[in-house]
Amino acid sequence: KQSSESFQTGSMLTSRFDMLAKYVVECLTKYGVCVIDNFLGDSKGTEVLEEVKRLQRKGLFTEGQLVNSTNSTSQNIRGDVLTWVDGSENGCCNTHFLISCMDDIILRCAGQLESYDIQERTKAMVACYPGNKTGYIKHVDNPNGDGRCVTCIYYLNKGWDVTKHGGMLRIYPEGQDLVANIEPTFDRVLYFWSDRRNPHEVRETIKERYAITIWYYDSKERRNALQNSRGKNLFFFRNLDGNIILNFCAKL
Ligand SMILES: COc1ccc2cc(-c3cnc(C(=O)NCC(=O)O)c(O)c3)ccc2c1
Ligand SMILES: [Mn+2]
Repeated sequence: KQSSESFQTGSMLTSRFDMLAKYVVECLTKYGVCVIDNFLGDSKGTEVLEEVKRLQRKGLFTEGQLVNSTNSTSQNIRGDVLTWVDGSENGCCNTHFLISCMDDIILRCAGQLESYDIQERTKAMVACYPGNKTGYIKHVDNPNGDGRCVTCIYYLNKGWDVTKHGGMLRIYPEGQDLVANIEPTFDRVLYFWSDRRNPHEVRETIKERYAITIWYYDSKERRNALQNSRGKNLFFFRNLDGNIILNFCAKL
């Protein structure tokens, strides 16, 4: 975990995002997972949280529900409600600022995250697990090469106590007998490889649990996925300098 002060290296002040990007490259390469705390600082982080709560009050969150239709019991696979923003919507300027910080760090990792060439991303998914004891069963974000290579989640939950509220994110890195328990605490950013290397679950939660997720695309894998997609549903995403491009959505 890296806190937020910038480093004095030699005579030159290393920009904070350069330092954070270096840390992301190091952790993702070594562990496939990376956690950064105090990402925006309390006041900015609180402004993002207030924006998210306003979106929710405006009723913009839709059911993220994936119900297990294979058997009769409507066992909930995923209990979150969500909305997609690109930050240009009015009243989302702090979310836009968060997204641009996440993009800035990924851009500074260019060419150092395995052989990925990251040019584009999804819009930001603003999700809330409503605290009705639902979570998200163990899953892989991108099991079938839909192009997504890095999952980036920003947590907004002040005073979160997993022993009382649940909602732990548990990652089971493939081929290792360790489990990464990530508490969804306020102003924390989590990066992890989106593919089968990182099966993960959201443990059931009994308190409202907010997170903003962006998935970054590897251009080659995404191009292949687009070529393989015949008439599948698309949804919008932006490339890193903000142009809206139609994009292939993984069949879920
Ligand atoms: C086609 O439309 C959609 C729309 C939204 C979708 C959202 C997810 C998703 C995936 N992972 C997580 C997760 O792992 N969260 C970890 C955490 O919150 O700590 C999560 O909350 C949500 C998957 C597929 C979707 C498809
Ligand atoms: Mn996931």
